[in-house]
Amino acid sequence: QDRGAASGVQREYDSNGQPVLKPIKKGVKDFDFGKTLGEGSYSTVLAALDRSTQKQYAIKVLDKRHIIKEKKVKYVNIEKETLNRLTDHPGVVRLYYTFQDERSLYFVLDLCAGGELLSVLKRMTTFDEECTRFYAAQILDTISYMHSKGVIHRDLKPENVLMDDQQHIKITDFGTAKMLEAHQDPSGRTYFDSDAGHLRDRATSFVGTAEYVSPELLTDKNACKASDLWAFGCIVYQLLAGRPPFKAANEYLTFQKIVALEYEFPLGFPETARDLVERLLVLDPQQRLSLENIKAHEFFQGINWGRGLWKERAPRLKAYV
Ligand SMILES: C[C@@H](Nc1nc2c(c3cc(-c4cn[nH]c4)ccc13)C(=O)N=C/C2=C\CC1CC1)C(C)(C)C
Repeated sequence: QDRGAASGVQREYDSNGQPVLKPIKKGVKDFDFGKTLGEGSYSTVLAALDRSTQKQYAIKVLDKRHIIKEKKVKYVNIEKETLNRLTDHPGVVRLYYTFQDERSLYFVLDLCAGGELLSVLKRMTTFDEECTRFYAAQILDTISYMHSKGVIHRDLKPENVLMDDQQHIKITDFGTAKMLEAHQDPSGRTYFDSDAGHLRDRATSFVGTAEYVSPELLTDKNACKASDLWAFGCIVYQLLAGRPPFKAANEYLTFQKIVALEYEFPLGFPETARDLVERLLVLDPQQRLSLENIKAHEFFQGINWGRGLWKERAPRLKAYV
């Protein structure tokens, strides 16, 4: 079935054998809805079965009235556009169809039966080095793909990293992503405006989730690709330590810790991981390790980057004791 646009098209043949693309228009009636998987701020994600193909999906349902009332239409469009731009990587949740009825919008997406990485981490309390290396590598490989498509996630955190039934990860929740405008130079090379630099986000009201927000987002309200790498550093720390590096009684105190770079490593935190985190949790985004430097860091020794990483069996989940 030709994937085509997210709404989905399928190839058929007319009477004299000419291929004809017939748009599939799925609707609510094509699915059996199951349990609620997660609640977003403006949406509910439900498990669903496509009756005709017997395939399992996750369907994100958004209440139109609520979205309009809360002025979130922009975020819904950003999420749809971003998901339509990030279609060919195993680490990104796939959007198959969208449709609506009088009350709701529906996004038909990959079902990630392993749930949120945060829930898995809470059950384990910590991940050992091998698990941390594997999951951090998959997350980084996916960040690398997103950035290559000019997308900055801006709200990376363990809740937005899902596990599929192979215990591989899929990143989700792109409602707050930033899409850089792509330009082609005469040689045809694609580059994005404000690639490494900053981009002024009109809706500067948006800030990510306190524990993972980068200092530049707090001080001069700018997010850049390096902001995702700051969040990545927080996630690596949290997988091994069982808690995020910056956590205080409330958001304001957490922000204070971030801009003061006030955090410490628990006893026994592995050395190479510590070195990596210290080079990521750097206040100046320009001084932070670049994506390529992270991939070359000793902590990721033995990781083969690229599609091979996604064919490997996930290590059995073990706690770091
Ligand atoms: C982070 C997100 N939680 C979740 N979002 C998605 C799930 C998902 C699945 C479980 C789960 C599965 N089995 N047990 C739990 C638990 C939470 C989930 C899924 O399967 N497929 C697509 C999803 C999201 C895609 C959409 C953003 C584009 C929030 C809390 C925002 C609803």
